[in-house]
Amino acid sequence: MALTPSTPPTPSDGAPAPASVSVAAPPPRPAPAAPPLPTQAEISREIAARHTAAERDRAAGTPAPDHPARDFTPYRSSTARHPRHPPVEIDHLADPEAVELGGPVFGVTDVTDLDADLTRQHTGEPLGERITVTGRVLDRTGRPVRGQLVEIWQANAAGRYAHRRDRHPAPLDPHFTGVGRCLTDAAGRYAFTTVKPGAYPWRNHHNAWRPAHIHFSLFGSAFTQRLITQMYFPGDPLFPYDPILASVTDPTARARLVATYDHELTVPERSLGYRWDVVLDGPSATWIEEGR
Ligand SMILES: O=C(O)c1ccc(O)c(O)c1
Repeated sequence: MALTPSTPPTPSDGAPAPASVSVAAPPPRPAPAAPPLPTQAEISREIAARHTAAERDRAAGTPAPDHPARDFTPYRSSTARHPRHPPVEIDHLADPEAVELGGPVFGVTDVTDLDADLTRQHTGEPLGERITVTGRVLDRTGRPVRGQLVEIWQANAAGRYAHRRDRHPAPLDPHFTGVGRCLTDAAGRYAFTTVKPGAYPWRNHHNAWRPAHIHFSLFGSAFTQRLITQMYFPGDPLFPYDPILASVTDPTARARLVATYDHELTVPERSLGYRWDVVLDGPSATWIEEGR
């Protein structure tokens, strides 16, 4: 009969042998409960307080500097996502490679007409309300900004982005990517054909929904000049609830982010027309969220 050792055998060098008994893994620890999301009422109270303070500063002639505050707490992630150090000055002469930051990185021949028609980028047509969005890119004196690369991205008509990180359980549209670009013409005009994006939920707070919007990027003439903003649709009932739009604390500047429905732009039997100008600078500037 084989002898069963009461202790595990030791290797010849005398070191203890690794335990041969398998030890049951401890039960997985439950994930810590996520803190409850703030309620809409809490977020709306914070927004109202920020708007009241901004109104007071405007009345006192000391308005906050241009563009949304980086720490607009009702837009919760805004507080964690911006640089905390002042920008680093780059001396172009001392660093020859830095000069590349000032050079254009695309050529006009890269952009084709198809890029501006988001309804024709696949074999079939996307679902949704077809729209034309057009307007001008202007400088602070109202002069057109020509040859400007304008890029857009947006959710589909059901409120879903064709992006792997979008988890909203609304249908993807196999005929819609939601990305477009064009160059402004001699009058500073851009134009896109697309479908009206749907509203979608995001987890900023309980029952948070973004109003329908299209993201815009204006490239400038160099990578370091890029400006990013969002265009909204008139009459959206979600405006009062949205902390991203509310981060623009001046109501007139907020209104400038909303396109105008224009029946002259509406194409019979085809698409509804919206007009939206982008002003790069000055007192009527379109507020931007990035690029400062
Ligand atoms: O910053 C964000 O988290 C965020 C979420 C949803 C949006 O529609 C958006 O434009 C930004």
